[in-house]
Amino acid sequence: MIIYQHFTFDAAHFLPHVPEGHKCRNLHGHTYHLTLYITGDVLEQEGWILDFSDLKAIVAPVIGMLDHTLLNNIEGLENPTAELLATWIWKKVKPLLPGLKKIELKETPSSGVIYEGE
Ligand SMILES: Nc1nc2c(c(=O)[nH]1)N=C([C@H](O)[C@H](O)COP(=O)(O)OP(=O)(O)OP(=O)(O)O)CN2
Ligand SMILES: [Zn+2]
Repeated sequence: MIIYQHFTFDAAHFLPHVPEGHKCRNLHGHTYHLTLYITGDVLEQEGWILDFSDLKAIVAPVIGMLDHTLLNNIEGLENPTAELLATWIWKKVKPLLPGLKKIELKETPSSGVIYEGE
């Protein structure tokens, strides 16, 4: 079984490697929508895989590193595409949540990335 939790955070970024004149070279912001999927066994006593409250608390420090920041200033996010940001989030969260199975990161209502680790 898989449980999931949805998070949002707001951040600014620019993409330094897009061609001159590309709109994403300009500083701009997004409300990112992040969904984490966690797999595991349903614990017999509790009847759940992991308490959603615990899940939120575990992930909160990682969201806190991103929320209301300029992503380009964060180590490892100098080129903060959705793909590289999803990879960065995976590397931060996976050690905290070994059951992490998949993440979905939406940069706009119509664009995003799904990452299932390496
Ligand atoms: N594969 C990727 N393509 C793009 C990324 C990315 O991270 N991975 N990022 C961007 C920009 O961040 C841009 O802000 C988002 O682009 P876009 O979807 O075009 O956003 P808009 O809100 O401007 O979309 P419209 O439909 O044109 O309003 C670009 N590409
Ligand atoms: Zn953008």
